[in-house]
Amino acid sequence: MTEYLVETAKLTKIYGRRRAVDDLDLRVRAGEVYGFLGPNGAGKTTTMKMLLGLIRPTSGTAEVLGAPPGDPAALAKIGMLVETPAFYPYLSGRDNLRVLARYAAVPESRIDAALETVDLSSRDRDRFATYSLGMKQRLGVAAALLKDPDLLIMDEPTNGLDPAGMADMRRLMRGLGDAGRTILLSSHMLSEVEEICDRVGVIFQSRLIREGTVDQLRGGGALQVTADPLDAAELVVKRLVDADHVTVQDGRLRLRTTREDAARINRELVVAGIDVLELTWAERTLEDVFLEMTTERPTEPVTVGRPDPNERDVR
Ligand SMILES: Nc1ncnc2c1ncn2[C@@H]1O[C@H](COP(=O)(O)OP(=O)(O)OP(=O)(O)O)[C@@H](O)[C@H]1O
Repeated sequence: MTEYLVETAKLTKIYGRRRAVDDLDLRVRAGEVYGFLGPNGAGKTTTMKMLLGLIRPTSGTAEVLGAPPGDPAALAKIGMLVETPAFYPYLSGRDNLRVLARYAAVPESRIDAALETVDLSSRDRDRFATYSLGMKQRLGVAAALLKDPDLLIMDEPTNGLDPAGMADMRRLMRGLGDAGRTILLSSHMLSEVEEICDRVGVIFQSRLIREGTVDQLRGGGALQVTADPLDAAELVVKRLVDADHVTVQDGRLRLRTTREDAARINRELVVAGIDVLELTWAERTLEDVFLEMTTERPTEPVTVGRPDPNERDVR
């Protein structure tokens, strides 16, 4: 059996003249939390719907749990949260799960564990209508967990939640990952995938443009050098490291190199008669990487909204 729970090859969906998803090769390994990262409209929801058999691809193939999308036996082992989950407003959270358990033919004994996992045990007898958005979303996760699924597919699970609700949901997702669940989740927030995910696939304008672990995508850090005169310093460092890896930002040089290079670079600058005023090491964030990836492309710019200074949002 393949090591991948999800595997697509050249998966494509075309609506009219619009390529919503283009030639997508995506692989999700057993036991990982895979973040499908991209701005709104990049094609995340369309991909997830194809994986669940809700819409048909225009071309290309997909296998989910070793079966074609929509295969009933495979669907029985997939927990999903795609679009707002529908619950009966006048039933309690627990009774809603009872209805679903009966419908999915799973034992009611799973309900307690699911409520516990999403931290709703103390509010289980309250009516769904009285739940906060975060609680409603967590009940959606509990519903997805009822089947004790091999794979969870979650489309923007934190979408629309307030900061506290987002933090709860992220903790929940990471906790499920730590407990060994395989999760494919989509997000437009860099900080979110950085916090939750083991591996990330970046989708931009319908195509997967990069895939790797968060560390691989970050590709190490950057050495920041404040020197005088700066232009002479730039010439010196461009002889020492790949010139493409040297940029000038905010009046200082930013070098994509290794931390160990710092001493050598400092020495060479001093020997060249340049004053080195400051030399610091900065970890690259996924935001840096995402901006590099997307601005390399001659396409419309991605706006980086920041509703919260701690939140990096690529909508
Ligand atoms: N049923 C449809 N008919 C026509 N175009 C569609 C349809 N569904 C999606 N699209 C288009 O396909 C593209 C990808 O949409 P999709 O919803 O998959 O993006 P997304 O990355 O999930 O973004 P969002 O976070 O906004 O949902 C968009 O341009 C969208 O307008």
